[in-house]
Amino acid sequence: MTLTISVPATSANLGPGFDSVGLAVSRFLKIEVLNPLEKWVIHHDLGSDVPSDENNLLIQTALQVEPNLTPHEIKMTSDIPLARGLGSSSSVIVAGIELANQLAHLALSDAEKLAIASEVEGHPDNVAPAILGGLVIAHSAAGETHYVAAKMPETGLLAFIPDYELKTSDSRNALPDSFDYKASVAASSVANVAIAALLTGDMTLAGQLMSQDKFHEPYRRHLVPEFDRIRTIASDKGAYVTYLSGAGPTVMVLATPDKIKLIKAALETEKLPGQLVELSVDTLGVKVEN
Ligand SMILES: Nc1ncnc2c1ncn2[C@@H]1O[C@H](COP(=O)(O)OP(=O)(O)OP(=O)(O)O)[C@@H](O)[C@H]1O
Ligand SMILES: N[C@@H](CCO)C(=O)O
Repeated sequence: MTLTISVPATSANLGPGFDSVGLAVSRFLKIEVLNPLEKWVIHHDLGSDVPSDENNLLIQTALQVEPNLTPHEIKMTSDIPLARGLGSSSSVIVAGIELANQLAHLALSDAEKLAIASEVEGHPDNVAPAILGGLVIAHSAAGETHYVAAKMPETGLLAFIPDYELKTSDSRNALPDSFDYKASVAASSVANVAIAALLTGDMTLAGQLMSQDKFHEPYRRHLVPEFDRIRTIASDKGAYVTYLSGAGPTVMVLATPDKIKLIKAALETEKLPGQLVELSVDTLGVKVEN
């Protein structure tokens, strides 16, 4: 049987959990490892900007883990849109680590995969749920990584995925270089209660605090002109929260499944430039079939 690796999309930050909190969701990158070849060849339909040889981030990452891998022909498919705030780069980084793990029989633990992935991506919030599934709170600094993998409380998810891209690097350029001491204490107290509420299953309280992010949304919302309108409509219909997914531009709404239907119907009448997609939580993370 063909070696197949699948990795979920991820929605990072969840409001104030900037760079440390993420949720795995139901879109997937899949790679099928075909024949050994002289050189790496990646067959994909993700556009001419995505390399089809060893320069692809998949192979770059795999070779960083194990430089002596035998090149293969690989088929890559993905319904995770690129540069939209749904963890496309993390999905391919996690797939690359798993590719090296499988081809070189490294038997990496989840913690080892997370340490490598955080190093490559620069922060653990997308790569952690991509590896582990579900909701993950993670910290990574100076080569040390700590995480808590948790069950996301019951909620429906509605993503507005704009037609336009927003590269993480550009969205990070909108953030301030420094943050006042008192402001950081206030911002982290919001984050602390939001995470505690998520971990105790209180979506109503979690939503209230997730809506009060002070770390990134105030600096980025102007990059996503649809954000305020979506938040107003979703809030009027009783959503728990509307937040900027990862670095944006995807806007995520969390609400009970019946309210998600109402919110989706209301947003459809707005004719916003993008897709409205109902998602669910992925609880498995990276999967390997052999
Ligand atoms: N399947 C893939 N193969 C190779 N490179 C990819 C693939 N998917 C994404 N990338 C690379 O990652 C870039 C997008 O990464 P970026 O961090 O800007 O956005 P994102 O990961 O989709 O969003 P976010 O990090 O906010 O959730 C693409 O422009 C491309 O260079
Ligand atoms: N935490 C990251 C996620 C995107 O990589 C950010 O918001 O920039």
